[in-house]
Amino acid sequence: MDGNKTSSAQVIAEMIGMGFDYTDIMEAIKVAGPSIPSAVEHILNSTARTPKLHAHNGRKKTVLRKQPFRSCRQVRQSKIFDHFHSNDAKEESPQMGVDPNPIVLSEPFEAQDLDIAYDWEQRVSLLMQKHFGFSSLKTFQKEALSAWLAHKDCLVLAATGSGKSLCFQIPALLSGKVVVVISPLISLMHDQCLKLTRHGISACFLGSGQPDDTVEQKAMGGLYSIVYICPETVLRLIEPLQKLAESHGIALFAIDEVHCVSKWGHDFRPDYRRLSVLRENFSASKLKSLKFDIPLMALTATATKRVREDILKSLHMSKETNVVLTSFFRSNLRFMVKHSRTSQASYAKDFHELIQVYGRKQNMTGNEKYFISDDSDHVSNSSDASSISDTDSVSPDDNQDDYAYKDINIMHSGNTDDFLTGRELSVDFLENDVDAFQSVDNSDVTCGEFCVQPAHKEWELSETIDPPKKPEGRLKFLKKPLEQGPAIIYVPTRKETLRIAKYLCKFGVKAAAYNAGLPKLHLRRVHEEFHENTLEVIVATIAFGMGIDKSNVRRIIHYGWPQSLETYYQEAGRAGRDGKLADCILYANLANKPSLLPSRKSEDQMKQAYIMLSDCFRYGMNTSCCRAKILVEYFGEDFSHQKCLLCDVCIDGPPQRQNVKEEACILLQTIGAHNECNNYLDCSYDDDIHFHSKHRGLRERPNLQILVGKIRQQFQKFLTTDILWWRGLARILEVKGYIGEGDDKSCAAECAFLCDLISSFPPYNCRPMFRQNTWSQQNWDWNL
Ligand SMILES: Nc1ncnc2c1ncn2[C@@H]1O[C@H](COP(=O)(O)OP(=O)(O)OP(=O)(O)O)[C@@H](O)[C@H]1O
Ligand SMILES: [Mg+2]
Repeated sequence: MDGNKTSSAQVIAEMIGMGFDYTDIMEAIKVAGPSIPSAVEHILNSTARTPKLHAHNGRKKTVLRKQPFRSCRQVRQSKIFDHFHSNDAKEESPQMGVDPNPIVLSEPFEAQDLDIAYDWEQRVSLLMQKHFGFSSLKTFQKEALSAWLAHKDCLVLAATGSGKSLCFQIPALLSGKVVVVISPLISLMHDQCLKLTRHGISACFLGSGQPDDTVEQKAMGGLYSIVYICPETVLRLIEPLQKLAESHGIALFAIDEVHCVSKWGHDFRPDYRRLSVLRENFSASKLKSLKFDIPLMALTATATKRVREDILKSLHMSKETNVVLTSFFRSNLRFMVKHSRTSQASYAKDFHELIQVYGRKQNMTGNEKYFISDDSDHVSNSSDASSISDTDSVSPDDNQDDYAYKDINIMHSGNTDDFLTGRELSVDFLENDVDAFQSVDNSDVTCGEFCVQPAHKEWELSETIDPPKKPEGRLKFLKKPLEQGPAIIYVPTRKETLRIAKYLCKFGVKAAAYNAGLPKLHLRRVHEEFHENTLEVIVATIAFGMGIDKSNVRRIIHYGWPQSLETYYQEAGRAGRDGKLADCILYANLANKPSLLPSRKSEDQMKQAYIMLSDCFRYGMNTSCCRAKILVEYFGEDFSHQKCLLCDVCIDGPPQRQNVKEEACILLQTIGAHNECNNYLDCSYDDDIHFHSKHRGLRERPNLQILVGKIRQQFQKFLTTDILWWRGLARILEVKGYIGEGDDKSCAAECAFLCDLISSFPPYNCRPMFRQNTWSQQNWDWNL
């Protein structure tokens, strides 16, 4: 950006903060130049000389000034322009800071002042410049704000890292009323409050993680511009919120991560479903002083069409809801899938590169306090690993005051002292524990203050960039080495977070485990050090992720199958938020279908979970279609780019075509023969994946492994064929509707149909293919 322009914008923003009128500022800058003292002097002098009315379009307009806090203001919601009444100074917040220079934009506009539409964007631009250091809204942000200005509900669907938060933060700044944000994780609320505070906007969060009892009362008195609340707490605070709406005014209810509303989504949270209370209790018909319902703004980066419909219905959003839909495509993310058994034996091979990037065994001093074990297991099966002796490890930090680190050292050293429960806190103690979003209380971090520390010297943050879109530019982009920045490794179980963190620390990587079972103090510390760029690698369960906004994350590694593509894309979305190239690598055992992690789900939800898991498997098995295309089309987007030119499939190209007619016919016949023997009139099969164990007994469908065994016995030439190859073929046949996997998806065809098909079977390619979640045949890539 042009330096002069920037400084002018800064002068304007500062002066608006001081209470000057925009027109006066512009005039003063024109005469006295973009300097605050000169411009201020100019205005003050000219005002002293000629007191004037601030004419605007022929109508009288009041001079801007800071206004005192009015606790019991009459709610004024009668006109669209009322969103623009003055912003009250907020009292200093001991919890989350204060807006030191509240912007006072102007007195409320008259309804007939049509010029409002003309300059609201300019006002927003100034506010953004002042608070965030950037000045232009993205198109989708403009659309969302326009909906709010029109008192309309709005559903915002935009990619991870695209800037959804701004859509609900700006209304608080513009209107001076409170914006209530419903958010699923305390850690996320804490993160956002911290950021807002740093940007001079008062904010607080309410819920089980709020240690200060007085904050709730202050929030209900309108003291904070933005109030983050977990859904459980909203339900408890309906009455105080109604009072707040009638006194100070509530500009908007924003429901962040709104996919949590839907049981067809990936993070269903039952309390989100009860948020329809917002529409019922904050409507004009319920609160007489309101002329319009308080608008709802629902936001997410991961919602399929079905989830979107569910959101609109469950929250009782208005029929005129504006749906703001942007591309889900993240053009700087390089997606890759690598086959790995993801067991301890694979660590050396799989983390070799990571260790090369982050490891510093030569420089280790013995005083570093990361999660380092003093035992020396599982480093034997790689050349790299075997070169590391016990003395390469750093001894645990002895600082007894450092509670969190002491905890981890206890875990790794096998010390039987227990700091919490009297039981040994060992890796075994957390065995098979998986994290799920059950309630805010048990999967969150209690809050405390994060202190602002100097950033990691090597990782000084630079400007956010727009990744190139044209093929030539993208190819150049791809050739650049990854810049420096931290990595997050997602694993399915708590135990693995500890195991992998421990493994990496052995090689001098500054790594830490993060899962909901670990002490809160430790989790807070990890969070903090991650944001300060002190930690290089976080090994986490799903407890770490949603909404985390750190610009320079360079690698997201999923070590083991995610449970859904939504979760996968959400977590991958933590990478490259600065627009620079970032890697999203999935290491998964392609030879085995993934299994569902234990959770408390209804039968219906289990079926859905099973379908989502199968979609993940297909994503992993895919070798012919651009991975970014699969991901964005999964969310119902028509991927205009066709290819991202970055992912492994785009780079490596699809495998060679083969005519598999013979093998396909043999597989179909073998399934048919098996089912005929069992008097079973369909052509489905089982592939060792069940969403419910009780179904096993009811079925006599052939297992793919048994079928392949039969084929190998019968046909010498297939004796050495790999089960993975047959699985790929089975996927193709399934995609084309010839066979159905043994679950309740009702894809099965009848035997007679099967016989017809065998005789007319065309020579299909042997490329494992991905099936769209839409189940619509038209959307499938036939790839013939
Ligand atoms: N108009 C804008 N211009 C430049 N940067 C912006 C703009 N709007 C937002 N940003 C920046 O984009 C980053 C990501 O914003 P935010 O956390 O709101 O993303 P998000 O869409 O909520 O992502 P997620 O789905 O992961 O929660 C922030 O650091 C923010 O400052
Ligand atoms: Mg967000």
